[in-house]
Amino acid sequence: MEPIRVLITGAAGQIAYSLILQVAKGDVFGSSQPVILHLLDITPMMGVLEGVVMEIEDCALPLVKSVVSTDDLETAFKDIDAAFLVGSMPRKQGMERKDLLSGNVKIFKTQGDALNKYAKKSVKVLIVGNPANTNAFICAKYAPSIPKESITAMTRLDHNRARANIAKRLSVTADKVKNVIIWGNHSSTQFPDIKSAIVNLPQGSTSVYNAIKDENWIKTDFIKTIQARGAAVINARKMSSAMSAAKAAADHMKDIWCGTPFGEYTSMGVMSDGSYGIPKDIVFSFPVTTQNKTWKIVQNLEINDFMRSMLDVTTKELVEEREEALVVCKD
Ligand SMILES: NC(=O)C1=CN([C@@H]2O[C@H](COP(=O)(O)OP(=O)(O)OC[C@H]3O[C@@H](n4cnc5c(N)ncnc54)[C@H](O)[C@@H]3O)[C@@H](O)[C@H]2O)C=CC1
Ligand SMILES: O=C([O-])CC(=O)C(=O)O
Repeated sequence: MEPIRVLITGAAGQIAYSLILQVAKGDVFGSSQPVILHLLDITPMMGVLEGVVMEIEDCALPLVKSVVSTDDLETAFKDIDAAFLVGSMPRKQGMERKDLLSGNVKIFKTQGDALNKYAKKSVKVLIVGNPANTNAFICAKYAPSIPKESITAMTRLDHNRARANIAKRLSVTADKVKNVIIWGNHSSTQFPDIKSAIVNLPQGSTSVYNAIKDENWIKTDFIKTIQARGAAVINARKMSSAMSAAKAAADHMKDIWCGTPFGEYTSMGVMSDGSYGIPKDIVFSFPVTTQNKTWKIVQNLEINDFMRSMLDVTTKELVEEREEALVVCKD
């Protein structure tokens, strides 16, 4: 099989340290798909990156055909088939993710331009760096030759968190919980929604709502816990989530590449097409299914007044972030 070229930016950082192995072992693109790893970081990190490349070699992995490690955009983005755009500043204790906007969004302007110039037109791009939705919007804007649908933002970590939280409450493993939804921004305004979620209990399959039987908990503690989980990890670790973020990035790209399992949906930040009354031209997390490397928003879910008010809050924040990002990128 011909190798594919996979770019990971921020390759000397924390998330990449977990992500590279998953990609290199075949967990993302398939167990028989050879890869050429393109690893990008900034010039001062080239020494650290050299150590990462030594470790990749020492893993003795059969699928890794070669490794390109670089601080040069053209070398990094040349002919790539898939990209994980991770490289950017993480937040520290007490910050919101949007506090990173003015520093990080320009990275995604530059890298959008590099995608436009050097990547294969069929490239699939996952934006991980925060604020992920708005960085994805900017990246797509500066990569006009790449279809907007090919650039998605990561809310899979929130999705996995919601799944795991419900599973813990119901004393089952996370794989037994399906079709949770993260709506909106990867921020503390996100709306984790379990209205359509299903759980496989030993006595049979039922809705998560019926299994939990506590609407107040669902509407308050559950939502708040998922919204604030990233901050809780930072408070405990003094560094942001990395192992779980890398796993989520691998899950997201695997679903793009290989498709979602039949009857299941996932959550992805995608360019809004106006579904569910969400304005076009913001990158909004929706429930999606994937097939043939393309996503489709799950349609016709019922939105009640409570849900609409949650959607409105996160939409407003995304519109504000977009306006701020456009001003920053004009300079
Ligand atoms: N969407 C999501 O769910 C999540 C997003 N994140 C975000 O991912 C990003 C990376 O997090 P970590 O790996 O923990 O940070 P880190 O600080 O450990 O690593 C970031 C790496 O990016 C590099 N970098 C900075 N500017 C770059 C550029 N212009 N080009 C290439 N590389 C560059 C840095 O030198 C560093 O090696 C942060 O913005 C963080 O907030 C983190 C967790 C979850
Ligand atoms: O909270 C952060 O800054 C890192 C992140 O995005 C997450 O863990 O969800």
